[in-house]
Amino acid sequence: MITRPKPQKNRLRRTMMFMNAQKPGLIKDAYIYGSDSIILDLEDAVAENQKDAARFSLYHTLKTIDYGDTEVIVRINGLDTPHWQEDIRCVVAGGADGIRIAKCESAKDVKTVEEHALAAEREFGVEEGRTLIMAALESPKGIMNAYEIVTASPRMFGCAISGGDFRKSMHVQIVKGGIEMLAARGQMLLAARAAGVQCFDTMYPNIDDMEGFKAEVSQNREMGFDGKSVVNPKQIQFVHETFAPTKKEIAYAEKLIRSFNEQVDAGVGVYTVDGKMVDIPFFEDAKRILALARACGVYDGDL
Ligand SMILES: CC(C)(COP(=O)(O)OP(=O)(O)OC[C@H]1O[C@@H](n2cnc3c(N)ncnc32)[C@H](O)[C@@H]1OP(=O)(O)O)[C@@H](O)C(=O)NCCC(=O)NCCSC(=O)C[C@@](O)(CC(=O)O)C(=O)O
Ligand SMILES: [Mg+2]
Repeated sequence: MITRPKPQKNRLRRTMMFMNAQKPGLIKDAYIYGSDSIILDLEDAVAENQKDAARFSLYHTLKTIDYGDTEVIVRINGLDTPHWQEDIRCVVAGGADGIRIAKCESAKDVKTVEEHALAAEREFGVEEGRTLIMAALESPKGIMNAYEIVTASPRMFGCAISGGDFRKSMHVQIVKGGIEMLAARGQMLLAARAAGVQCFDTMYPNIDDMEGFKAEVSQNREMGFDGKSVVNPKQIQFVHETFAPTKKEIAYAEKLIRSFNEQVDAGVGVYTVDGKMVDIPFFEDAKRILALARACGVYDGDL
């Protein structure tokens, strides 16, 4: 029987890879691809008449496969279906790290899932509060309510926009440059940062279009996302490379931090590094960059 370590709210989540919880060929060794998280899906990847079978498969997967450091999240069915309550019992009994609420639209949705997770933790003797929650925002209503959603529970670690359902609701298709989701992505990012939780972009469904995928990932990083949902192992490496600070960013951050400490000791608050003005927020951001670089395995310096 597998017992997983205590889930961490603030861990690295550059990639969260979806897979059908019922497909042994996908789930048996999913950790080998190196995504930071896997999402075992009980929702749209599973046909309606296979929901019980998928749950059965999920439970045995959670109990028998050692995913090691790879985080294990389960996407439960929407709260407007007859499946979600049993999904939550199965997630908690199996000892998954967290729940992804599909099509989350309100703080009430989050609180409902939280209540049922707590009841399941009591039922199965799992530490209370252990099971984390994230919200998938898949509709205009979900985006409009993003802040109340991400602040609804202490278990909440982040939110993700879901392009398939969201574009359907907005009557748009994927557009090169992402203008069709720009406002929604921005609104969700603001809500997540205001709440201090992580924020993830949607999956890119055209798995053979690596050029379009790379353009989207690059934009995700420029916008400030923490990571991205992915649907195929070949999408992982580029996301990890893109979200890791570059050598140039690391070198500049080190230089900034070292010089800032000296300047502060000398009573200086604002000055320039390589021709760029810096003061306290630049110093704090440089520390964030080095911490991210360390977590990504591209920095082992002493700062
Ligand atoms: C697309 C395809 C069928 C292609 O299969 P293919 O076999 O042609 O792929 P290949 O590249 O040939 O695979 C090479 C090797 O990798 C293995 N392999 C492939 N994919 C793997 C994987 N995901 N996990 C582990 N292993 C994997 C494979 O088994 C093989 O292993 P091996 O045979 O040993 O060589 C497959 O990828 C897949 O099923 N993806 C996940 C799809 C899914 O779950 N969708 C639902 C969630 S999204 C949604 O619902 C929308 C959303 O809700 C999203 C939101 O909320 O954000 C919204 O609204 O937007
Ligand atoms: Mg969806």
